[in-house]
Amino acid sequence: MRSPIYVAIDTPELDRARSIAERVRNHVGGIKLGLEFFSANGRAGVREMADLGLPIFLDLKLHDIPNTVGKAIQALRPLKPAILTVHAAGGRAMMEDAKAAAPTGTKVVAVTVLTSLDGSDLSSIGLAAEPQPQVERLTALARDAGLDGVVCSGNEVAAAKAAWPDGFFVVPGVRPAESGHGDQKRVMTPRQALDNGASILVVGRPITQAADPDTAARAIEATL
Ligand SMILES: O=c1ccn([C@@H]2O[C@H](COP(=O)(O)O)[C@@H](O)[C@H]2O)c(=O)[nH]1
Repeated sequence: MRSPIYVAIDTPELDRARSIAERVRNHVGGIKLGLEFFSANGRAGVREMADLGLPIFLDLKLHDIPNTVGKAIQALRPLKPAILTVHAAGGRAMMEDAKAAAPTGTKVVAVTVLTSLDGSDLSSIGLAAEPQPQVERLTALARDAGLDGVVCSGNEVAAAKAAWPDGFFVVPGVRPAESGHGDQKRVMTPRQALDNGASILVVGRPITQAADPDTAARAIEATL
């Protein structure tokens, strides 16, 4: 069975991205490429990474008016990513247009509340301090808009899954017990996140910044 770990390769350097992916490929189920990689390397860079043979999760977190997001996804169609992200806060019409524009077979998932935000961050942008009700509200909106799933932290994934049993749940903010949190504020261990209902786990720096990414990925896989 394919590993549930998607390694977040956040670097602008194509050679470094390829080297990390080659080192960890036997211990991960896919590669997540985000804004940092895409801004530097564009569609051609994504194609080069896809040539390694692992599923590609294109984490661009699109958030704009429905027409703009739909057209942006049309431009990404030739890449046929396995997973693509938009922000649920863009609203139902935006998510509907995103799904309609995506290729068949691409899972479109909506970011609910970024894992880098805690209660005080949410208050500072005018939201209630408790993340879970916001995650549940946006999960219901994404489900009703016809998306495939959502992104949330391991703290909220059980509640999100209860509301959407056949949804696809992407959990970042994953940290092995001994790892630093960096800018992540709502974190969970890989094992606990899976037990809570994650469909896939996104793990970046604990693997990519390790002295030996291969060993780090293997150690995380061994805990699952
Ligand atoms: O809520 C979210 C949504 C996306 N991310 C992305 O996941 C990785 C996490 O990297 P780490 O190095 O393991 O912290 C990163 O690419 C984010 O853009 C997220 O962290 N939280």
